[in-house]
Amino acid sequence: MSKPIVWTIAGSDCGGGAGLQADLHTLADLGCHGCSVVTSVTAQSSVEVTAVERVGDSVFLAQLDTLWRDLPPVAIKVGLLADDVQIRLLAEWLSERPLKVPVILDPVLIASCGDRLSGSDGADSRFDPLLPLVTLVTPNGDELAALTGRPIHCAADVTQASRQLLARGARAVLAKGGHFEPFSGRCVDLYLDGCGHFLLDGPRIDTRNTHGSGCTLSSALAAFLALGYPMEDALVLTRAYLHAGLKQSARLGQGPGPLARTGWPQKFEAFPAVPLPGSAMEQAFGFDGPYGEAIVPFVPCDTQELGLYPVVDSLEWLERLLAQGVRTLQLRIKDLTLEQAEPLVAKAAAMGRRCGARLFINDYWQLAVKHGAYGVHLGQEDVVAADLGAIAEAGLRLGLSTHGYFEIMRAVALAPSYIALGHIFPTTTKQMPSQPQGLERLARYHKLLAGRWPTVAIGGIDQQRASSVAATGVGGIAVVRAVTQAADLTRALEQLWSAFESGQGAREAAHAQ
Ligand SMILES: Cc1ncc(COP(=O)(O)OP(=O)(O)O)c(N)n1
Ligand SMILES: Cc1ncsc1CCOP(=O)(O)O
Ligand SMILES: [Mg+2]
Repeated sequence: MSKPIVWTIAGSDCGGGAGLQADLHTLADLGCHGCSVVTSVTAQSSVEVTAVERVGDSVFLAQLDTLWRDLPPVAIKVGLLADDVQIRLLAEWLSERPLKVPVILDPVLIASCGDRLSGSDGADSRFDPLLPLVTLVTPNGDELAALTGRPIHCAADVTQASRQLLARGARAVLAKGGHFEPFSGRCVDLYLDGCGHFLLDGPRIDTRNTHGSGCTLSSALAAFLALGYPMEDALVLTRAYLHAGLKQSARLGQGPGPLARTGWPQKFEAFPAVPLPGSAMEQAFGFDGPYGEAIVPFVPCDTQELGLYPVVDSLEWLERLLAQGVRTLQLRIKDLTLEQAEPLVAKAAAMGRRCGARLFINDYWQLAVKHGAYGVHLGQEDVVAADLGAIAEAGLRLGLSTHGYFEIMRAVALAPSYIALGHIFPTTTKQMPSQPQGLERLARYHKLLAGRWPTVAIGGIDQQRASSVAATGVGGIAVVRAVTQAADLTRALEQLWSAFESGQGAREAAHAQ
């Protein structure tokens, strides 16, 4: 398969630690083809910058036009722009093209001519022409202060300044926490757009070798977007990539060394936490939310491997499946009132107990608690409305739906009993707002969580696909139609069980890591 093309529009760092050299290293490391539009040439090493010279306007535009004709990008990263003329030229060039690709702007504030383009309020307005044209702007604390003319003293200042950039036309802001430490030992980034916000929190890595970290961040983000990840997942992956690169960075010259290029992020420890709305960190940034600090971990499932997991909508189906020996199942009924659902949930819970089965109730968590089901399954929207404390205190297990890296890390913050990963293949059972994840991503998600949380794959899994799903190592396979539309239920279950067994080796390998 051909590699996605990503452009970096940036300055050259002959030392190779920052600028377009850092970008090209990053893009290659993450499986993209990098094209570079040089804005300026800098003479620099790890200890000094001795010269900066902008390229002429015609060669700047010629690079853009030439690439556009033959190598159109899937994503663009913009780094050092030499001056306001270059910023204006790029803004015009972008606005004249039918570009429908993400553009990440790292607002580097060194200008070759040394000028500062401040408005009367002290805000540096040089990037204003670009703000509405880019998908995301990624200032660090110093840049945020300079761009807005507001000193940043605390987390709430970060939120206010980011809002100011939105009001000035930015579509989204990632306020990076690398240069600013309101929480001791932590590095917390704020993402904010017109629809909402989230924080990404991780330990601060104790190293001097941070040369080019902003360049690496923005180019890694462009790469993950080019590879088809939605913004929130791409940001989580980018943080994990930065963490690993900083951890393994090494000095090369006399000054701060560059980040290491460590390939696809895999280690759970590298991934950022997503603080829950209402946590102390969220409050410090000025946001309220439904969760307090004390999330009680949910009772674990009695196994890491939930195995074959049919999801059905009637007591008749539960009865048939229990009679066939199925021991993990879910009652998923829709559109009934609590009163209408109650007798069904009560009977289902009793049937599950009688057979020693893991019977999960979808959505109707109050009834599951009241009637002592084995567990509850909730989606991303359901979880906000549910009383998680009541479910945990009642000793019920909690399964959570996720649809990518961001939701996985948010689910982790809730310490559930298992994490469902979906939808893997296209499904007609439910209208899904997200794209099918596919087997490669499923394998990555499972590897990330293996040994920490039981995993369940769901969506479009049938007898033919079950073996390849099992080969990812995932510990549970949830199915609707593969069971409810089977011509011969006994045979369908045998095929699904045997496919699950075939994944034993992969599961052992994932757990051993
Ligand atoms: C095992 C399992 N995984 C995912 C889902 C989907 O749950 P949710 O996102 O809450 O959507 P609905 O099922 O309520 O439509 C599930 N039910 N089970
Ligand atoms: C409820 C649900 N959540 C994600 S996919 C899905 C439906 C899975 O059904 P099927 O196994 O028939 O594709
Ligand atoms: Mg639900």
